Amino acid sequence: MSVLESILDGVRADLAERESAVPFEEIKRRSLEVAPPKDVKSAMLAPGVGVIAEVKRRSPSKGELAEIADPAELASSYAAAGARAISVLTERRRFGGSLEDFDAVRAAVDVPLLRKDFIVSTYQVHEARAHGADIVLLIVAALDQNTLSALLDRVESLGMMALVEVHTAEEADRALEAGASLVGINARDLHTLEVNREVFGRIAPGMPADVLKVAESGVRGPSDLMAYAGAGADAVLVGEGLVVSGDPRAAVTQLVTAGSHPACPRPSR
Ligand SMILES: O=C(O)c1ccccc1NCC(=O)[C@H](O)[C@H](O)COP(=O)(O)O
Repeated sequence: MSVLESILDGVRADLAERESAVPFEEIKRRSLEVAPPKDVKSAMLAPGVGVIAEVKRRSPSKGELAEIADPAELASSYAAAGARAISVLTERRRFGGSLEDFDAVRAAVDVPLLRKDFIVSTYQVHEARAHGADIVLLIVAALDQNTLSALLDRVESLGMMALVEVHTAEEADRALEAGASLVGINARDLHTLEVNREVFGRIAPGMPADVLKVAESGVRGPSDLMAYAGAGADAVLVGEGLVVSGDPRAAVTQLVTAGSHPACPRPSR
């Protein structure tokens, strides 16, 4: 069984428990009653290369990354340093995340929030919105084409944006066919868990200029951001490099400064 399949098995088991505790109609009702989502597109179109900073406790590739006693405090430091959006991992078994972490971050910051999880059902999309998410991750490798299209439509019908994650050119085609306008190209191979930053540069140039492109994984400092920018990234999504840095606020500041520096390649839109 691949890492992805094993993660998805756990996600489905946890989801079944939540669905029996809070039925679909109730989560749907809650998702329609919260404050409307933030304007993610405008945030993403701000000048320079943006930073999406991630609250990441643990990972299948590295195990325990950092003791995050207060996710709200971490997220506040990301926002104060100029992060364009914040990603909160809510998957529990392999990443140590939770919707409680998400709620704490939502209460603390005003920037757009990404629910980073392994979304396989409409229930999770409504759940994300009910907790105040503005962006939802949809991983192409985890979804058949009909489900991908249906989930993307549902995300957009709730006023959110989907970050549609791809690892190959074929998956990028599927993302575009489904109508994605915000695509994450993830450098971490879901089978080997190895990071190869060159994957972004192989896939991004083949995508339309008006599709926003996020380089996911493997950013350890400003030079990685600059390299992704040179290959066409509108934003980078960074987790590990921030939480292990010892000074996440300074680490985000360095990336934001690099992304807005005149020497940083501009997104070509
Ligand atoms: O991080 C992992 O080990 C991982 C393993 C399997 C599936 C997904 C995984 N990570 C999710 C992510 O996409 C990253 O958290 C995100 O891109 C940030 O990456 P990094 O800056 O390298 O922590």
